[in-house]
This record gives sequence, C-alpha cells and structure tokens, in this order.
Amino acid sequence: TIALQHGAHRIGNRTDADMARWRSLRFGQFIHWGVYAIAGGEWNGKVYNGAAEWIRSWKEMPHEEYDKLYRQFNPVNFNPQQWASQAKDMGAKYMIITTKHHDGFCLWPSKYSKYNIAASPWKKDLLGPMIDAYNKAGIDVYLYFSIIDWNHPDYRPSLKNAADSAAGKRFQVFVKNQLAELLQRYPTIKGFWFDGTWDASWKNDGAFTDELEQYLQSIHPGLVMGSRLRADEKGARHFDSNGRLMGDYEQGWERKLPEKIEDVHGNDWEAVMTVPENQWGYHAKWMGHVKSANEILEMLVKSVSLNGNFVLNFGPKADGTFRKEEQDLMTNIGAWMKVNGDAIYNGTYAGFEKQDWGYYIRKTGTDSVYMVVFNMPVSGNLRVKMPARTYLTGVSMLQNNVPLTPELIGREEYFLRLPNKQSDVPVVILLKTSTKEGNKEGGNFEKA
Ligand SMILES: C[C@@H]1N[C@@H](C(=O)NCc2ccccc2)[C@H](O)[C@@H]1O
Repeated sequence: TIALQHGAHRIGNRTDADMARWRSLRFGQFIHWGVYAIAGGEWNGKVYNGAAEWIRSWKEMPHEEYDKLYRQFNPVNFNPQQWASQAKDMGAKYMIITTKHHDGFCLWPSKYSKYNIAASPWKKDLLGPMIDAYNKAGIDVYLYFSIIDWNHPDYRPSLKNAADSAAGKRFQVFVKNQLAELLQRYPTIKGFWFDGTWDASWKNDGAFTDELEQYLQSIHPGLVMGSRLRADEKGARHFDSNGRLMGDYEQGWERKLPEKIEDVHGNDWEAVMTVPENQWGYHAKWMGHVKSANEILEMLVKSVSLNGNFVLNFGPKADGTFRKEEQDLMTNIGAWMKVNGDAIYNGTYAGFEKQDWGYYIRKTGTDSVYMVVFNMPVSGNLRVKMPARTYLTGVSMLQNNVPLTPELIGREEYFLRLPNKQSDVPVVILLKTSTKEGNKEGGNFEKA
C-alpha cells in the first residue's frame, strides 16, 4: 500500500449508533429547490435540454439575467408541514435538502454570502421551518451543500497562479464558515451531502478536505458524510490511492444502481435517483422517460437487497408546490410502503442466491427474509434455494399473514406458489429461516 496522510482513516464501515440509524432508514427524499425553479428549464421561449438546475451554464442564459432571478423568488405557497406530511406518507425516513446548489444561492440568511434568501422578496429563512416540520414528522434531515459556487468571487475551477491560490485559500475559509454556520443554525441535522467536488481546485487539496471532514465531526460528532467530500493527497476521490473508501458511505451512485453485491465491495452506499432521466431542479417540460411508481419501488427494493439506501429526488416549483406527477408518485409509493414497509426499513443483503422473480431482503440481525416479487413466472413457481446451513421454517404472505406451503424440489430447494398470480404491484412473502436444522415444529418442510 501507498503511505497516505489524507486517505481513508478507517478500515471497514462505521459501527456507531448514528451510522446504524442512517443504515436503518433505507428510503430518503431528495429535494432540489432554488432560484433555478423560476426558469424551470426554459428561457426566452427556448427549452434547455440539460438539467434545470444547471441552466445558468447554458449559453442561451446570460449570467447577469440568471443572477437577477433571485429578485423574483417568492414561494408564497411554501408549506413545510405539507411537504413533511407527504414525505411521511410516501414512507421516506430521511430528507436531503439543497441548502446551496452550484449557483451559490443560499436558502438560509447566511452571514457569509449576500446571495441568499434574505435578499429575495420572501426574505425569511426556508431551511429552519423545513427542518422543524420534517423532524416533527419523524424524518431526519441531511443538508446538501455544493462546494462549487458560481456566485462567489473567489471560486476557481483550477488554481493557475499565486492570485488563484490566494483566492482558493479565501474560498476554503468561506466554505468552512458556511458549514459551521449551518451546523450552528440547524443542530438537529444528521449529516451533509456534498456535491460539486470534482474541480481541480478542490480535489488537489486533499489535506484540506481531510481537515474539513475532521473539523465538522469535531464540532458535531456523529455526522454522516458520504465519499464525495474527500480527496487524498494524490487527488483520488471517493476511494483513496489504496482503493479504500473515504467518508462514511459510497456516494457515487447518482442515477445508477449497483447490479450485484460484489459491486459495493462491502461498503455502506446510497443511490440518488431522478424521476425523469436527468432533472433535479424543477423543469417545466420533462423530456424522455418518466419513471413509474413500480419502477421506483424496484430500484428501492434492489438497493436495500444490496445493503444500500435509496433516495428519490423531487424538484418543487418556484412557488413552493410540487407538480402533480410528483405528488401522485408520493401517494402511490406510499400506498405500497404502508403495507410492505417492513421489508424495507432495517433491511439488508440476505445472502440468498438471486432468483429471476425479484429480490431477497433480510431484516438486519434476524432470521426473517423477505422475498419481493416483481417478475411473476408463467409457471407460477417461485424458486427458493436456501443458502448452506440455512433451513426454511415458515412461509407467509406479508400483507395478510396467509401461510404458504412450499413444495420441496431438491435439497433445501423449494417452489412457492402465490394464492393469486395477478398483481399490479410487487408482492412480498416472508420467509422464517433457522440455522438449526429441524427447528420447524415436526422438522422442516417435507416433500409435498
Ligand atoms: C445530485 C446531482 N449532482 C449534480 C451534478 O452536477 N451531477 C452531474 C455530475 C455527476 C457526477 C460527476 C460530475 C457531475 C446535479 O445538479 C444534482 O445536484
């Protein structure tokens, strides 16, 4: 291994209570909200094909035009209690809010940048009421913070000379001040979700990223922060030059999921996902494929089955309301979660051989294994192959406890058949297992 001062400081996953809590939540709501929602992906009658929150970088959008938009930011329909209530109904257990995106506009009245909500017609802090409402609804809050800040005079993508380096130093102080300010103002937040750390100016100062992470932990112990904040002293990001994960979980799963358990290398990880193909902030005209509730549920279940968290993104409008497609999604996902949430919360990798019909999820630390069925076979036979030294002692439908009688088709291998083959939502079966043979009353299941 290479001697590193600013690589990973920990072998393996965090085992403390704050991290265990993060791991147990499994399902989060991402919210991208800011002045870009005013433009909504359009300008002067033209539609921007990129991600709506990047519209300032569009050649058709003059910077000085974008930089005046905050004067119109007045979310008169913002109702944080309603936001929190619909997130709770969806079954989200944590929420990540954009405090400041790449454009540098702060949703809180920051002492360190004038480009903030106090300068808008709304004037008032948006983060405080949001965090309070979500916490009251039993939902933890994490703060998204973009290191890239197109508004700040000292931001540089790269440092080419002494003047750049002096600006870079001032910018690092600014970042540290804003993060400490957010922790001081919002003490109940559980962590940071850093973004915009790919520029050379940031990743070439691994020492600073390391010191910053340690500083934040020192003033707010237990914070959960992903791998995107750090670089090691050789500029390696997410994984240090020895291939070890930096930060508390792998944060690179953005609009993509791992396929199999080997892809996550035993690390904690989280996927963040858009409803349309690639829009985080509000875009008036969603282009391309818009994911259905069942598609989202499959991503959530697949993530948990591979020991990860899944966060679904929403882009509220400038007035503080959510578009109908997003409201309907929250309702439909919530209806399934209300019945089947037991298979998601505290879920983890089950250690069973993957089958075509769907995914296995183990309730962490227990012998309970859930089968979440997405692909009903024409035969109606759901194959279950028990792992070595693991025995099946009970099978029932999660939603109504109706027991199923498995058909033994081989050594510790079964076919299960559902009472009703038709379903337009995923179906969950609960397997009771044991590592001691013959635990089921009268031994294990015998040949039918
Ligand atoms: C969570 C998303 N991250 C921002 C983004 O720019 N992603 C594009 C990107 C993703 C990975 C490496 C570089 C750039 C998007 O604007 C969202 O905030």
